[in-house]
Amino acid sequence: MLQLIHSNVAGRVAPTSKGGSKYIVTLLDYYFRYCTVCVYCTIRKNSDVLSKFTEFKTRVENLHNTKIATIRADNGDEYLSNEFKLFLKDHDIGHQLTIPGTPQQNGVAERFNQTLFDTARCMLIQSGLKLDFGADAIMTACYIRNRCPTVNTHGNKDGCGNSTLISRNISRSQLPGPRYIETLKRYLDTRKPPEQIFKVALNVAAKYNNLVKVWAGPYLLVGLFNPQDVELILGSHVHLEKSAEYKYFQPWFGNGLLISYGDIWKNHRKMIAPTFHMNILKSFFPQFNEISRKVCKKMEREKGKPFDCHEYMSGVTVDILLETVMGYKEPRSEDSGFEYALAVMKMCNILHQRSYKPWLRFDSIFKKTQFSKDHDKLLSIIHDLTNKAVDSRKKDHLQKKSEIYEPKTTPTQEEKPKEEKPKVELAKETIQGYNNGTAVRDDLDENDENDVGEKKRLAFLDALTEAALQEGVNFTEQEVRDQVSTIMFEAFLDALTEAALQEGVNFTEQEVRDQVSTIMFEGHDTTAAGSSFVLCMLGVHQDIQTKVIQELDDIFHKTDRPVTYQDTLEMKLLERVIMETLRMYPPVPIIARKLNEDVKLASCDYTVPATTTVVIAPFVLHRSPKNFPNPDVFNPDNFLPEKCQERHFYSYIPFSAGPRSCVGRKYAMLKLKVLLATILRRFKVKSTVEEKDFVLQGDIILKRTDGFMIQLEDRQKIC
Ligand code: HEM
Repeated sequence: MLQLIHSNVAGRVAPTSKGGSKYIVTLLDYYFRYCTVCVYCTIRKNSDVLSKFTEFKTRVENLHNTKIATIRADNGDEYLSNEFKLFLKDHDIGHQLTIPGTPQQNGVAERFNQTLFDTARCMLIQSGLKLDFGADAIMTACYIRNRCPTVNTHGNKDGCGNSTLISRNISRSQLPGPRYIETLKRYLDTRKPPEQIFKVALNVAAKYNNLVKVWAGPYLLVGLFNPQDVELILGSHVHLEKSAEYKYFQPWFGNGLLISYGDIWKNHRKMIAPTFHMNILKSFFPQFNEISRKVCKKMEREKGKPFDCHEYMSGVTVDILLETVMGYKEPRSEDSGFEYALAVMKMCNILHQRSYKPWLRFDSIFKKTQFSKDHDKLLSIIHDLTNKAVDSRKKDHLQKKSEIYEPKTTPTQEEKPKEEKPKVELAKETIQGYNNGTAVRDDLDENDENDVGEKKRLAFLDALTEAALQEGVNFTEQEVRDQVSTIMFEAFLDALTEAALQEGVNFTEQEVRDQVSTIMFEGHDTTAAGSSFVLCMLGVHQDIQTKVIQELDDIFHKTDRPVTYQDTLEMKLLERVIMETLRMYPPVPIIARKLNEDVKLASCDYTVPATTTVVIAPFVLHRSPKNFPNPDVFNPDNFLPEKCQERHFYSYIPFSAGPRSCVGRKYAMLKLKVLLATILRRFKVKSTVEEKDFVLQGDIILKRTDGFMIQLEDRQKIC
């Protein structure tokens, strides 16, 4: 290392950079092919090159604790000046000059300059940025090139110039994957539309067995496809940190549950998980029913013609979230839910592009693009709705607190109800349907089992009844339920608001807003995609739809009564249809974690080094013939209890699994059942597109770019 430095001056570059620079100097280490400096000179003066070389020398020598031995350059004036020669002599550095007219002798630097210019040009053309950004594009190209694997002089294909950034262990681990140059080509071919990128990724995954290594610019990504290996990551309490790509969500989610880490995540998770207690979820049924009926009424106008049901599903899932989890009941325009959902979709598109277009990773470049302006506009639409929900709930909470808490002291032990539903029974009820039928429990199940929420709720319910009796106020059952669901049940937002208002609790007001933004996103876009895919699949598989409708008719006997919690337990086939749809079309197609320690895989003899980004793709895992026979065939019987027992728990993970699994999974399943049952009691669904023609886009949330086209026909009127 530093035995031989290749150098070259290139330019003049037109147009000049914003700072007036016209030339670049490259200084390239022969051993690692690492270009440490890539600068512009203000004017082509010999002293410019010397001063850049001096800076470079001091830095690399300090960094690597060794001396530069030789520099090789062409016969340019800047390398022939007395100043330069004297400097080399003083520092005992050999000076190799190429024979005039033979740039091949300095080919390493000449070729590297060409690579930088080509890469920068591609970036400028693809991003649509003006040529003024040439300097920034060249700097970016150099940054990326430095972090890509290269064939160094020792034939080590995995070797990477930047030994300080990427562990040399990587080369030793010899993980299987496409050739680095192939990856680079794919990675830089960013003109491909997002649905093509998804296809490319699936094709790469299909060629490998248990794992694949892919270089994405500076990052080593390792995709794991074996459930045993997936369990090592998702089931662990060590690898809880999300990968670097999640940082683009920061302005949106702040320290929200999805992206936070360490103690913040741990404390917040402990606080939020109980707010999704099954008993709280049961109290949401009136809203589930009412809003599902409303959307059926709205969809009436689409009867008899093909339409994109995702727009309706997005609107309805936002409305349900606002009125249940957020307890936000203030009047809103009919389309406000859809406007919010649309803003979220556009935002996801921008964030997805940031993850696969390397230049957009840099804030300095991103901020100068149209994407950034759109990003800020969309963020204000999104935050506007979440702020309204938080402010309204806070006001409500304080008001109701002063009305109800004041006349009553904490109930005594004797006031607590004598009979409670056996806790284990309650937990079983919920585990079966939503946990893949196997007995792997997480904190959500523990909450239901230990039922902290219920104890609290009953105490509060006692307090409410007591207060009503004492003051001679007659609460109707509905009024009690309203109070209970808004204040006493401590729905999500209440719990957070209360926490933020109490001193010494770990939530600041900003953190409450962050959590609300997170839940609003995670809670609506996933279920909107899930419900839309279910409608499309039932539209394609008419025979299965007929059976689901029969099941619903057996439960409801063609009456128009609302769906109850008990009904949802009887919707066995609908549940299997939902689970099978989430298998074939998991709304979250990719989960990524940063490894905090080396991981020795269980399925094969490889070790994945610490700091690697591990990519777990439910989409790939769920379509493995090893986990599901005939994986591309829609078969709800894959989720018959006996079939579930046969499989590894981590072979089906639409809601992720382990300590960072989805906190909203039970909520999501209940909401999906009520919504879909209401639609299927009212309409017969047909798909206007065959399943093989679905065009999938797997960015943050799995979507169909061709639209979720279905057609509705009348069944019976229930709303
Ligand atoms: C069909 C619907 C849903 C699916 C498929 C789904 C899937 C997932 C997945 C795969 C994760 C892990 C993501 C990762 O690690 O990158 C996750 C996390 C999360 N989900 Fe869901 N989700 C759904 C519905 C919901 C709902 C309705 C809510 C809330 C109302 C919700 C709230 C969350 C939160 C807060 C996290 C972060 C948990 C943590 O990191 O501790 N999700 N979800």
